[in-house]
Amino acid sequence: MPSLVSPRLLFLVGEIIPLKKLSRGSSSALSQGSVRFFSRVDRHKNAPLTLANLGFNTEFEKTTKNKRNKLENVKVNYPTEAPKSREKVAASDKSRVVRVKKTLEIDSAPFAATSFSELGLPSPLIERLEMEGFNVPTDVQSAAIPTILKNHDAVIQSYTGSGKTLAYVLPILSKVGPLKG
Ligand SMILES: Nc1ncnc2c1ncn2[C@@H]1O[C@H](COP(=O)(O)OP(=O)(O)OP(=O)(O)O)[C@@H](O)[C@H]1O
Repeated sequence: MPSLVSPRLLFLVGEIIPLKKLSRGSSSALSQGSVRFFSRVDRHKNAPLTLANLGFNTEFEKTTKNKRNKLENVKVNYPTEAPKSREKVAASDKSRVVRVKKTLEIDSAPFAATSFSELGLPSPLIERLEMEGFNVPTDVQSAAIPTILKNHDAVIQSYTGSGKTLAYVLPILSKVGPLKG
């Protein structure tokens, strides 16, 4: 038997040629596992040729069971208190809380103010508006002006002719120019 023959081929002829009759080189090429493999085949001679009967499955199951047992024995200690680092994050996250409060202020903005003075505009600007005949703000102005005056970003969307221009210009004029407060 040539020594370069593969272990699988040796298995096929193993029932005919006993191991001791193999050349020295061939038998030394067999690992310990291969020898055990032959002995298992002898034990289950009448059994069907399955991986389990050849011993592979049994070893696999043992390994799996061991692993499962190890996992079952692991005690998981769930933390009962939040880690201190998380507390720090919560403490440093005050800006988010403030933002939420501001959002609530937006929600409570008047949508039907009866005068521009209700919106927090400076009095020089209100006087000039009244001089021009603008006494009552429109709905979009009532909602947008106080929001922008609180330094929120705003996207103004309303139908044409609803007064969007003054809605964003008046807060600007309350900060810059001769009519600012
Ligand atoms: N509070 C107000 N009271 C009376 N008139 C107003 C008031 N606000 C705006 N107007 C007048 O209503 C008209 C329409 O206003 P404005 O052009 O700002 O509307 P708009 O929503 O910007 O329209 P568009 O979508 O066409 O730009 C203008 O003539 C403006 O002077």
